[in-house]
Amino acid sequence: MLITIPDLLPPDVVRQCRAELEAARWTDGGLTAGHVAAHVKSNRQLALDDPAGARIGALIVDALGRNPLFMSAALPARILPPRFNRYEGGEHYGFHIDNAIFQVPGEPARIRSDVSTTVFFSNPDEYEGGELVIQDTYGEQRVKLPAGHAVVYPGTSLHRVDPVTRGVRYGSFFWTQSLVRDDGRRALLLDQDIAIQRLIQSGADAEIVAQLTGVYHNLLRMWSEL
Ligand SMILES: O=C(O)CCC(=O)C(=O)O
Ligand SMILES: [Fe+2]
Repeated sequence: MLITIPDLLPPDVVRQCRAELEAARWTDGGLTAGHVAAHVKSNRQLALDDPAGARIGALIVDALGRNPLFMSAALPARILPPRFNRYEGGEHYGFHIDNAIFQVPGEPARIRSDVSTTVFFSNPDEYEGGELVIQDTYGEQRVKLPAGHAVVYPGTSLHRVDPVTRGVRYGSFFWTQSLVRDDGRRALLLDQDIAIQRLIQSGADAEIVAQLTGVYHNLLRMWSEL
């Protein structure tokens, strides 16, 4: 399931983050790629301990926690601290699948990358190319969103970033371990949650809403891992 989250960050926050990203120290992104991905990766990234990245990352994680669509779609158990990249002058990231397990920096814990997210920090008219192309069951989805918007997609999917041939594409990318590992089950739970919200808005009988809400929680109880 591929979900777009509009306005995750408001324009004033995006402007402040952009200024910090433009002034930050960027390093070769190939250095953090796995053996296979290193061959197809050409971009730049912030160091994992960069203070600007840590500040903006905390803003992102905070905004995710207050976003009902992200919470309902990703059902997060743990979010890896957000990372940051930039592409320009033909830089790109060829087709790959992300690592399944990531070490949480500075902690013994590891997370499973059930859900991938990109938050855009450049507007589409600022650069040419740079689409995030995600293969799903319906074919290729080409994603290029306004700054402050995010896309959430299954960690299991093959994806790439097309070459940026004009301007600069700034973004944040990170992984979430979900309470529900399987993307199909998460999609069913999201559908049911949205349907229940719509029933409530339409003034439906409270007993029916309670019954369906009970089904939601019982499915979550059956499928969740803590
Ligand atoms: O830049 C992006 O939107 C995605 C980056 C990516 O796929 C990765 O770093 O694994
Ligand atoms: Fe990736």
